[in-house]
Amino acid sequence: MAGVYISFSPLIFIIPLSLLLILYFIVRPKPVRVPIKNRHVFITGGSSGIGLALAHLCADHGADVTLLARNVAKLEEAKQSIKLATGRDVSVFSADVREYDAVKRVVEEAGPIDVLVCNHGVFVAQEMEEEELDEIRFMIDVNLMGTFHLIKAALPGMKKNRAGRGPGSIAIMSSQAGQVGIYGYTAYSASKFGLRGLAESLQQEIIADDIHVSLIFPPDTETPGLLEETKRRPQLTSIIAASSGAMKPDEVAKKSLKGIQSGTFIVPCNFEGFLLSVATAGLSPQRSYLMAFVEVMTAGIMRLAGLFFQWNWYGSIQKWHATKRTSSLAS
Ligand SMILES: NC(=O)C1=CN([C@@H]2O[C@H](COP(=O)(O)OP(=O)(O)OC[C@H]3O[C@@H](n4cnc5c(N)ncnc54)[C@H](OP(=O)(O)O)[C@@H]3O)[C@@H](O)[C@H]2O)C=CC1
Ligand SMILES: CCCCCCCCCCCCCCCC(=O)[C@@H](N)CO
Repeated sequence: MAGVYISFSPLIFIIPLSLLLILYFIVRPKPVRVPIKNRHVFITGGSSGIGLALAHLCADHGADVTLLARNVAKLEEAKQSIKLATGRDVSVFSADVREYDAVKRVVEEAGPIDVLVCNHGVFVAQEMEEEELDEIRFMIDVNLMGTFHLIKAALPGMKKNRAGRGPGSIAIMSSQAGQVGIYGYTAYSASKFGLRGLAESLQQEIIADDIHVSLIFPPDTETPGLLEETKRRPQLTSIIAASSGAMKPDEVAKKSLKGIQSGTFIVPCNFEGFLLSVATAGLSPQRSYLMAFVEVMTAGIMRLAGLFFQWNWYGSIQKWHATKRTSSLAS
């Protein structure tokens, strides 16, 4: 028996090491660094929450920041708070991402973009049966179509702007609800899952232009938007979302910027998000051979962990319906 162990033991090292070596050569796209200092960073939804935190951070890193949102007063407030905190002037533009012509005008006026952050987003959590079609359409229009409008308007300028200026980036704010469907998020999840299809395809189309796509997946984040959402979101949505805790906008902004700078395609924001990203890696591009190694080595166990999460969530749903039934019997 001892002989068997001795003759097989080198395999324990040889197999993973050769896997690492293979992955080192095959991961695509190749690693990249996207600079931020002195570059034009254009952030939609930059007047509130995660976008505002990211705008502060980018200005702090010496970027020329432009913000786009609808409400002029909130934009002005954001401009002043960034000037006060960093001493830098930011340009602000009011437009609705649902209106392509308006978006195009702003993008032309703002000048060529190096880093485009599509962060604007709206979210109302509601069971599909209770939700009006108009509200469903609203989320798809703003979150998904709005992002198409923005990229379509900005891409020609971004491509032209590359020569001699180094790599560019298109970052898209998804959500952990864009990696796994969650009770109450049929419309929102559909819009965010849609962004993943957009991003995976787009990366193949623009890699030759030296533009790199990052998809960011935050958990619940303490923003004005979340405060509004929680006023009416179903209890089960909150229970299931709580599996991933909550973050501060500043923390999400830091993770986002790191992801953008390293050209990372899938950008998780917390530990649960890291697990979720490995469990839902699918066929997404991976630049890091170490992350690719983790994905390959842990695929089976991550599926198991995911099944445990589903077991727990379906347990909560069952319990919730049971208590609803007993309380309606009692009344
Ligand atoms: N907070 C959270 O729990 C999480 C948020 N996210 C995502 O992060 C992003 C930002 O969220 P958060 O910071 O919470 O949101 P907030 O509601 O705090 O801010 C949203 C921003 O988007 C702008 N915006 C909304 N609709 C439009 C529109 N039609 N045209 C142009 N701008 C628009 C808003 O400005 P104005 O209203 O003036 O237009 C505001 O600047 C969203 O994409 C969201 O889905 C992802 C995971 C968790
Ligand atoms: C191996 C598997 C690990 C799994 C961990 C899973 C945890 C998933 C929790 C999903 C939370 C979704 C929050 C959406 C927040 C959001 O977008 C809204 N607040 C609207 O802004």
